[in-house]
Amino acid sequence: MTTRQLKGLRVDDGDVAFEVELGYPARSQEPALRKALVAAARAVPGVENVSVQIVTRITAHAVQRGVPLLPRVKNIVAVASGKGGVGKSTTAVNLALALAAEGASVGLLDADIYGPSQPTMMGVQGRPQSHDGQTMEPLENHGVQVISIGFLVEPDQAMIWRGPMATQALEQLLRQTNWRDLDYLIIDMPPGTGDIALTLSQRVPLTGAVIVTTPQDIALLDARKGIRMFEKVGVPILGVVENMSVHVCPNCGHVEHIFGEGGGRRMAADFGVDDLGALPLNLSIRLQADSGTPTVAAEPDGEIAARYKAVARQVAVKIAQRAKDYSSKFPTITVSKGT
Ligand SMILES: Nc1ncnc2c1ncn2[C@@H]1O[C@H](COP(=O)(O)OP(=O)(O)OP(=O)(O)O)[C@@H](O)[C@H]1O
Repeated sequence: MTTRQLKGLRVDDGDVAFEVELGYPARSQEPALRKALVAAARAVPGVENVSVQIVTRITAHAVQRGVPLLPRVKNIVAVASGKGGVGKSTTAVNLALALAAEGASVGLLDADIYGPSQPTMMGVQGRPQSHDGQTMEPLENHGVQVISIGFLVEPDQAMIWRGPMATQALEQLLRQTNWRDLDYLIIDMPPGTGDIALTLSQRVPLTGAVIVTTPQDIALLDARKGIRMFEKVGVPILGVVENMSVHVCPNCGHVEHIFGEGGGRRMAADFGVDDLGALPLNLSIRLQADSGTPTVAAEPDGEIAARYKAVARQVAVKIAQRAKDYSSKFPTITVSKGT
């Protein structure tokens, strides 16, 4: 038997088998990746049969200093916008579904107390169960675990909460939910950069934030405030999603930039953060979200789902590139002045 080592490839009598480990979910890319690897291995002289195994291993990554981690959640991503109504919740739910479709274990926390829309968008209603009277079980649909302030209180009741009360309720929602081993927890943040959003961004152990904006000047202005808020509290910006970037007339195909053109991309460049992509203003995005089956679930092989999946993969890759969480391995060292 002839055995050779070829940069990690073990060749036995012309057969080669190797394993590739990815730090992010990429189910939709696996056939293409496998094909490319098989072709590359076959190009090596003496190689005949190639088998490739792709393994996904998602790890926990660093968060702000001094914020306690959630034991069964590896990475928490805030989806935020400066301005209301730009499509933050729609982007958050489709991003969660896209990460799940790519093979990750995903949860969604609806922290938008002014308009909890995830019960509608995720198509789930009802009160979460509690087995011990202290913690609660997330509801689940489309393969994603979900908790919303909307499951627990009437929306008009939550709206009148003052800042500290709202942040306390949201923190409880986050920490007292029995998340079942999540690779990613997506948080649909309260809109704006006021007290509640700021306090949450300080108290939630965030791996990073995704900023959603439309290309409209006023939305961009507020999105800039959002980026600065996260930067101030030490949360990395994973990138910017430009929503409602273009409208294509379904009848005549005419393309119209209703809210302006390319503003999200320019803002990303100004701040030196990633442009994660753009989503069109499209009636089916609204109708599908309103009916409880967001586009990624309703038309998983469609062009819009592909865009959301591309955003999701970029977010996951950015996270995978970040420093790992070593907080459990190293003690905290406090240096104090001698007396
Ligand atoms: N790309 C899109 N194309 C068409 N409609 C969209 C798109 N994105 C969002 N919408 C619709 O726009 C409305 C506002 O979206 P969404 O609730 O996601 O915004 P938001 O920023 O979370 O708002 P709020 O700040 O009020 O919570 C919804 O009716 C949603 O269905």
